[in-house]
Amino acid sequence: MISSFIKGGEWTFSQYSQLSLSTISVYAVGITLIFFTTALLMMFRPKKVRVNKSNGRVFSKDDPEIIIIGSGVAGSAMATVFARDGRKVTVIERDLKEPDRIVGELLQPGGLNALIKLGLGDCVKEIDAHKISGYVLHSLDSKSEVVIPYSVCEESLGQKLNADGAAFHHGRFIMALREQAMKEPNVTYVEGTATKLIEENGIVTGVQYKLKNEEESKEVYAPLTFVVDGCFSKFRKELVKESVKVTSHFVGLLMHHCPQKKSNHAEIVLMTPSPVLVYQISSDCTRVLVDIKGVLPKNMKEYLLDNVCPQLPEHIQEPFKDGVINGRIRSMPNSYLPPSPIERPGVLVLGDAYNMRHPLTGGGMSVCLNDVFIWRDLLKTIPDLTDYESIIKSLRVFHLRRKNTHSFVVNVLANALYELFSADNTYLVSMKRACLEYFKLGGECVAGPVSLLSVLNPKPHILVGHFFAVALYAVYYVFLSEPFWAIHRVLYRSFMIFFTACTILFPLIWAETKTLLFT
Ligand SMILES: Cc1cc2nc3c(=O)[nH]c(=O)nc-3n(C[C@H](O)[C@H](O)[C@H](O)COP(=O)(O)OP(=O)(O)OC[C@H]3O[C@@H](n4cnc5c(N)ncnc54)[C@H](O)[C@@H]3O)c2cc1C
Repeated sequence: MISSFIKGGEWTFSQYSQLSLSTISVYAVGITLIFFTTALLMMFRPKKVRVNKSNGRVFSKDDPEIIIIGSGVAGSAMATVFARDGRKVTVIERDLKEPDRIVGELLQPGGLNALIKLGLGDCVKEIDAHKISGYVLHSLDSKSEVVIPYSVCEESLGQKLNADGAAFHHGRFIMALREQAMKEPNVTYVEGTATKLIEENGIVTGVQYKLKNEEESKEVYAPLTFVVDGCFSKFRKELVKESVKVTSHFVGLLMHHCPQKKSNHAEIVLMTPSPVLVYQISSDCTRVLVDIKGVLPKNMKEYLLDNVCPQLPEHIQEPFKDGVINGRIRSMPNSYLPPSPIERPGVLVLGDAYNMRHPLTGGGMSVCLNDVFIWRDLLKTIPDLTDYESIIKSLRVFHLRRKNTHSFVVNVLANALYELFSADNTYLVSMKRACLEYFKLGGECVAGPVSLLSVLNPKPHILVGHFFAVALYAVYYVFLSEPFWAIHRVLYRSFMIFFTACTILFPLIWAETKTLLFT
């Protein structure tokens, strides 16, 4: 195994010449410039948004206090908890039928804990959800696998955290969340499509919408509107500065009666060119998500049967073939949208409309639910929601709190791990192999990374530490792979591995932290 690792990382003169001195200098100058610009921006930060309360509209007693656009994961959870806190809420959802999608089916333990803290734990109880206790990571290169069980770290033991996650049919979960919201007497549901944010004197005061199957536009007014209309958000463009980048696609299908390598464990198959995810979502259904970079193949069935199936572990191959031939194949874009500051009085954006990461680590719903938890806490201290200054102040607290408690780690981990697992250059391939070997070391080398993946202990410094530890481990293998006299090659390859690690991690860290500098 080690020899194959060494062969894979073989060094050639042409690679040596790939790095010109100018490239290094450009990066060095770039990093220095970023530091100086950041310092300058901190010194000359723009004046904060000032809102004169008297500018705003006078709301009537019949108006809701909060309008929520979209009743998916975030919107439905939000409607229930705000209503339970005594707010009058109107939810506008374009389709109240059970959604049938290939997204949001694995809830990490950190997301499940947030759901329980929001008082919505029952939503996963009667939907034939499947308990998830960890992952099995399959490597095709070394024909080996590593079991990565979830565990609650010592630091979190006192908090009585639940250490398991749950997988389910997305539609059933959404319907359970909506049912909870509809039970609340001060929640009004409107089945219709939000078409426009109504703005008066620079403040968003309401929403224009069309009822389902009707052409006439209607209006509803409230001091605060939450835009949570998901990954294809209509309103994002006018509210969020960052733009969405599609990294790849997940092609999804269902397998029936598929055996598991280890019961209650999701599986990640590290295949070429990019990974495949497999997890059971009910007593007889297992979801498989195949990552495809670039343009989707024209004949998808043929691609899945000829290119993907032979690379899958044996126990999955037959159910996979059956799923491809007899089932429905669907695809979804895997998007990246870093968080950005939004300071528009009267409106807040949350969920996928605000922030997205690669779904490889199944972290999206955990981010949504933890964000809802923070906003619930913050809004409790603002009785009058026309107090826009207080809401904008809370928004800054929100950015900081979410970064420290979950979003930084979920976002950076998902994208960094995806880069690693879909490695397409020598140095990344070395890191990918080292990553698997690192997990095989066990102990903290598994417990640390899994505490991030599960969102049970999502501390930024743990993420950065383990990422560079993997890079260091890759360097260790470089030392093993080269003869003593080839020290120049060892140094070059080691440098390139660290350099590649930095080019992955630093832009992601910057994308997460700049929100704090500009708010
Ligand atoms: C392929 C894929 C797989 C994923 N797998 C996982 C996973 O396993 N685990 C995980 O945690 N996350 C996963 N995610 C991410 C997760 O699905 C999202 O983070 C989560 O669903 C976001 O919730 P949301 O409430 O923001 O949006 P959504 O749940 O998408 O809800 C948006 C709602 O808004 C409604 N809406 C949209 N426009 C309007 C309008 N104009 N008017 C009224 N209503 C409107 C929609 O009908 C919908 O009900 C995955 C994502 C992808 C792409």
